[in-house]
Amino acid sequence: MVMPVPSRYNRRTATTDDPLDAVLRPPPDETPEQRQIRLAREESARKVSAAIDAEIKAERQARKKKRIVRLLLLGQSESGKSTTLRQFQRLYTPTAFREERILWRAVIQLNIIRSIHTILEALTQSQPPPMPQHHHSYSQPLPNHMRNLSQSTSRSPAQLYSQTVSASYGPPPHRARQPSNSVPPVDLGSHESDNEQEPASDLDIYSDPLNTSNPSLPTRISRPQYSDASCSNAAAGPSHSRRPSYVSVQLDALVARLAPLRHAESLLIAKLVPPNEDEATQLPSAQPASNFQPTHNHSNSLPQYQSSIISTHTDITSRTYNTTVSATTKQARQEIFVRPGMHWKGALSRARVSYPSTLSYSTSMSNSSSSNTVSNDHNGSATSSTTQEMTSSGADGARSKGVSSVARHSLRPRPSSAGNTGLETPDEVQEVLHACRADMMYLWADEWVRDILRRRKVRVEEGPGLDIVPLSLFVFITLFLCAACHYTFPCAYRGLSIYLNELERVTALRRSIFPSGLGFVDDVLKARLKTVGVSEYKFEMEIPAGRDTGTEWRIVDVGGSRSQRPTWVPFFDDVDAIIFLAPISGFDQVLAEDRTVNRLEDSVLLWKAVCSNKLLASVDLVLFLNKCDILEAKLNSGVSLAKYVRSYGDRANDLDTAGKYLRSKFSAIHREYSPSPRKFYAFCTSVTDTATTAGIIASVRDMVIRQHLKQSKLL
Ligand SMILES: Nc1nc2c(ncn2[C@@H]2O[C@H](COP(=O)(O)OP(=O)(O)OP(=O)(O)O)[C@@H](O)[C@H]2O)c(=O)[nH]1
Ligand SMILES: [Mg+2]
Repeated sequence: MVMPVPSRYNRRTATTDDPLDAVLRPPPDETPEQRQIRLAREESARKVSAAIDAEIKAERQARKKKRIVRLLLLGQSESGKSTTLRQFQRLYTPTAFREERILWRAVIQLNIIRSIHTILEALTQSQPPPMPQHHHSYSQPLPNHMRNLSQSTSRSPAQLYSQTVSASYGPPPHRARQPSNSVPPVDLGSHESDNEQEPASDLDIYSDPLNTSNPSLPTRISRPQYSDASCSNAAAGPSHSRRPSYVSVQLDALVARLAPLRHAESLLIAKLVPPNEDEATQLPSAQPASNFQPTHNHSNSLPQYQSSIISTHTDITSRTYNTTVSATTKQARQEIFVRPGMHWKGALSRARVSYPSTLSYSTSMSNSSSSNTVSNDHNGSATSSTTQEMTSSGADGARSKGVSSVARHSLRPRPSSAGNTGLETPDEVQEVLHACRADMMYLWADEWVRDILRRRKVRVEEGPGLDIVPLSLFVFITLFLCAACHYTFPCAYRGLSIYLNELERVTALRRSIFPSGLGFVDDVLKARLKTVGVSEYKFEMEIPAGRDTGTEWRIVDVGGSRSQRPTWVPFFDDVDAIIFLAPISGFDQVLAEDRTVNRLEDSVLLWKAVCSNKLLASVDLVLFLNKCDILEAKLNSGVSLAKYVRSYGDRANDLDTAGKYLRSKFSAIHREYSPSPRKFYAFCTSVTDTATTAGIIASVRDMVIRQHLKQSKLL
């Protein structure tokens, strides 16, 4: 007879209610054979556990030796996280940045095509847009802001942009109370402010000031009457009053002529999106509006979605790095998005051209900007050990793998890329863009089109990745019209030749579309590719940077839309600093994924969640109050911040005052919500601006590395 083997578990039965014990406890009637098997299993589990411990320890030691600095980019969608990452790449790994140019060209082409489609969709929607309070004359061949430009030769790009935005927003609005479908206002709370003048309680909510409710809505988009004769004058001077616009007359023909853009779009999607990528049809849709209503109280209770950021727990070992580039095709206005990883890299490598090493080398001899790259590649020198590692394993595995990946990359010759050599050939998409350029130009310049966009509240200027289009395009358009129609804008664009050059490059048929230089950098920074998933970018600085030498940087870029936010939590572990981006220009905008939520309000709530998160209690926070250039343009064009942020009161409606005010608010939230005191830095940024961002990023880098060294007790 087999006697049950007593075990410690049996002994503990009576004394403990520990649920873990209950799970681990052997059955009371365990046989010696079963016991043996169990013990063997436990032994093997112990070994695995010890191996994991050893691996973690080894990694910690390696990390100490290697000095790995981790930076996490957080913020809502379109806040500028990926753009900030690109700025880091541009500044510290220029070779890798240059290598990706050919891929970015496709993204930029896609951005342009989608902006045109956005406009066409607005024009051809079945529902009529509300009539504006101010009817613009359809006879104007050029938008007002373009005519205004002709009066000045010395305006900054920001001013010009302001005019573009201004044209989009119309005149400083006549205020009306808010309808249910308008932009919700922002509640910045009554946090103790830096500013002593700040009222303690400021919870008032304003209605949507942009809504100009007009009782007499038309049932159709009314196209003006026209005759063929009048069309030919569409691009003539402003003296022709009440004449139909070129596009309103030609819309059907124009749409037909622009049809090849659809084909070009599908070519680009095929290039960027891997085959069998079904995610295209699975992009998390916007949550129903009822899921989240912004709260306006000031308790510590956070809205539901926000709480999920803090409470969602994912085992650190189960972090996943997504590995595909995806496109949305179901909804015309959905965004193309990127899942960083193999396919993104794959698309890059598909775009690469193989050249014999001698050719690469000779190219390097004649091109000083790429000589370092090529010689580094061929020598396998570690000085350029830059790579974008988007791993597809668990986090710890990814970390340990990452170190070796970097080492591997530093030894492996990097293939010459077309983007680097300037030898890329014109592509089919470029030919389509080139063929359609005049029609695209007419479309964008047309006042009737502007009017409909305004009425439909389609703000193309603010659309993702689109601000490269309007400015460049309208400059080009104007010059085109100057030449074609003898409509003179004498010197208005002298100072903007860079934009003209960019547009020529973007739509021209040339062998090298992105020559090295400022234009390429600006284009890439302004391109828009939504992030879905999480990517970790690992690099060592190509450019020696004092204390940084030998430090491996890991910057984690996350998708910022609400459905993506639960994926952030696993990355809160082991991070040196967080850059939180709050796009403060969004005070009069709503989230794409939930049109009941004001973007600024969402940023404030997210910021509270990040500040109060216990996992991040000891992590230094860097706040980028971003998109200040757009904020400035909006304020200058007459959009009132106080109309959306009641607590702003009667302060001056300018960038300086608004920036200081918002900064003090965010800073007060940080103080109030942080579990314990910590370092906090705030900057007003426009991360697409290379000049100002370079200085800010250098400060952040110094600050992060100093803090890292302090924590590692090396300073
Ligand atoms: N004018 C201007 N545009 C900006 C600024 N920062 C970012 N953008 C643009 O805004 C768009 C969105 O920026 P991204 O960096 O893709 O935003 P993101 O936070 O990564 O967004 P997700 O990937 O959706 O989370 C891009 O087209 C950028 O060029 C800024 O400071 N000024
Ligand atoms: Mg992104």
